[in-house]
Amino acid sequence: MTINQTPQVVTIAGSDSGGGAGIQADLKTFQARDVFGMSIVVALTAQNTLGVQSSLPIPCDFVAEQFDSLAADFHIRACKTGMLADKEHVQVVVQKLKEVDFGPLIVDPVMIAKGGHSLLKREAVDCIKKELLPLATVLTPNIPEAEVLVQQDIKTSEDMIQAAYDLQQMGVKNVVIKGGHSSDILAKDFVLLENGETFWMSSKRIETIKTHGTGDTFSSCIAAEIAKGKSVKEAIQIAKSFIQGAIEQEIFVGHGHGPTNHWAIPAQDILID
Ligand SMILES: Nc1ncnc2c1ncn2[C@@H]1O[C@H](COP(=O)(O)OP(=O)(O)OP(=O)(O)O)[C@@H](O)[C@H]1O
Ligand SMILES: Cc1ncc(COP(=O)(O)O)c(N)n1
Repeated sequence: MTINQTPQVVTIAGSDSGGGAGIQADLKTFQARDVFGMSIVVALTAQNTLGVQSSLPIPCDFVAEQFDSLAADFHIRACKTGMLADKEHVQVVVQKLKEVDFGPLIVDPVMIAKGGHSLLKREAVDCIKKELLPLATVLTPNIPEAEVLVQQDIKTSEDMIQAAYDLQQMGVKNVVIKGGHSSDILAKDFVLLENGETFWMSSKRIETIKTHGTGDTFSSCIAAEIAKGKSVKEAIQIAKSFIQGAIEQEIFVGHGHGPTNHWAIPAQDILID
């Protein structure tokens, strides 16, 4: 019996021992957005706000077992991927996503942590492009990730727009190019929807170094909202408001790139036009 079940969402990603990014940021976001969150752990990291000290991929068979456990019991309405470590892990995730029905997939193509540590081996990029992107309902690269995927420099707003079209050509339905890494005075993200509609989401760029896990938080909020029945467009707009509030209402944790505040905005308080 699946009717009237509480919205359930799963993140397929890496664990951040420091609690600000990865699986931990995703689960906190799911909680804040009133959905039941689950996790398929692809890799562990020993990490804090100062950086990633080391990482350890989970054996691929065990990643597959986690998919099987969840598929056997839960009615998952949306899922997201984050850190996928290497080609073998991308392949097992692709294979299992094709076997199970976890609803719309949000792909956050995590490659390098803010501190510079690689979270995806370079040889996995081709596999992500050819095998994972065609399964994605929404793709949310930041500018450096979009540059790697489209193999072009992204310096201007026009470059962001072009990259979104190039990524849609790779089989993704909806694309958000996040502008957190740009030098624009606004935090400006470009959105290209499946139906061809485009728009910019702009917000004040907050002067802070506490942006650890912003991308994870943004993409997991999109997954949560889609699981609750929001359209892709609404889900993306809510995620933008959510991450803005989470950065703005700062918390004081750690000595480096601190995490965002996942409980900044109560679930019912986000209104979009
Ligand atoms: N300083 C800031 N002020 C306001 N919004 C920001 C700021 N930095 C990032 N954002 C917003 O946060 C969201 C995530 O963007 P960002 O480019 O930081 O993702 P990311 O690099 O993938 O994050 P991470 O790798 O830390 O998970 C976007 O909506 C972006 O506009
Ligand atoms: C397990 C994991 N997943 C994702 C990120 C990206 O977050 P950031 O770019 O803020 O370091 C991370 N640092 N760790």
